[in-house]
Amino acid sequence: MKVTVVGAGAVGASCAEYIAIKNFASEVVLLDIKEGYAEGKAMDLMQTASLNGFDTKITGSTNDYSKTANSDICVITSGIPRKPGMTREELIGINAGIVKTVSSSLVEHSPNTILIVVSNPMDTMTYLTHKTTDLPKHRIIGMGGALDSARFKYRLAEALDAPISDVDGMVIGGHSDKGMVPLTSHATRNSINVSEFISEERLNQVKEDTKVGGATLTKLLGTSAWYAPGAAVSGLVQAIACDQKKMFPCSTLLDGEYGLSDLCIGVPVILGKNGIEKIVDVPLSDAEKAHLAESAEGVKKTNGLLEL
Ligand SMILES: NC(=O)c1ccc[n+]([C@@H]2O[C@H](COP(=O)([O-])OP(=O)(O)OC[C@H]3O[C@@H](n4cnc5c(N)ncnc54)[C@H](O)[C@@H]3O)[C@@H](O)[C@H]2O)c1
Ligand SMILES: O=C(O)C[C@H](O)C(=O)O
Repeated sequence: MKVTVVGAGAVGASCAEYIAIKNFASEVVLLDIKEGYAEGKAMDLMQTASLNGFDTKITGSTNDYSKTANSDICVITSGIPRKPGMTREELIGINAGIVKTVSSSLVEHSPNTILIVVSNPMDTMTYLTHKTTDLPKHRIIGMGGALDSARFKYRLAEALDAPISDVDGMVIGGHSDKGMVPLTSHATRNSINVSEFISEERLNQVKEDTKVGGATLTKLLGTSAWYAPGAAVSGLVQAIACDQKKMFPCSTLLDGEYGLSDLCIGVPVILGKNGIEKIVDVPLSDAEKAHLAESAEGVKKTNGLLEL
């Protein structure tokens, strides 16, 4: 199993580290445009192998796509992150050009690959990847919902004063400050709906804190987060590599599902060796349906800024 990660910055390196530590891939290639950077990150990570007990071989490359040839899975993290006060959508001007070039180069060298798009604004970059490459829709996956759901569970556990392993929940919709739709109607503690344990007001606070999860960290860190994003990507990569048939909310091209078409947005999917093997239709409350429709309008507005 060969995995390429483009962008050896904060998220790319974290993602490579988690993939290696989980020890399911034979090879991870890190590629970056900055001279020597990916090689340096790869060497540093390889020097953790004996300490962390993994055998995955990590190599680095400065923009040489021949090193990525025949990758089973490619992850795109290249692009600029936001600074405090910015929205993800403001990154489109620079990141669209980067994602376009990177996705074409990856597919040229790995025509059978599955692509995971991370660069922001992620839903629009996933849509752009469809427009740029000829890959079938089940082989292009946007990562956002897996991260947002992890943050939702963190906030739920905090509000319930419960261990995180007791809670479950999922966030669908656009990966943006306003577009995320935390599914409170399905959130549980040990199969009991969380509304049995906390007030509607507290649950609304959980929802709002989840939606601005990325912005909160960006304000604290001065740049956007990387540990949870890297771990979330590694979860998707593992589900595909190990054919786990796990359910994650991922950004995928919709064609009528959830009443939406011609956009990529987060919905629950089953991930296995073929990439997105199924889009799962879950019942939503009226408020969640309205919020998802509003979120889709936001994503379409951002897609409209693309020069296609
Ligand atoms: N979807 C998500 O949930 C999620 C989560 C976190 C970050 N992000 C996004 O991921 C992106 C990366 O974030 P980061 O914190 O790792 O940024 P970073 O600046 O630390 O790393 C980005 C790397 O991309 C490289 N790069 C730029 N242009 C390139 C090109 N053409 N080819 C190859 N490499 C190139 C840079 O040299 C840099 O090393 C940002 O757009 C950020 O908003 C998305
Ligand atoms: O918040 C960001 O800009 C980065 C990423 O999308 C995140 O949610 O951490």
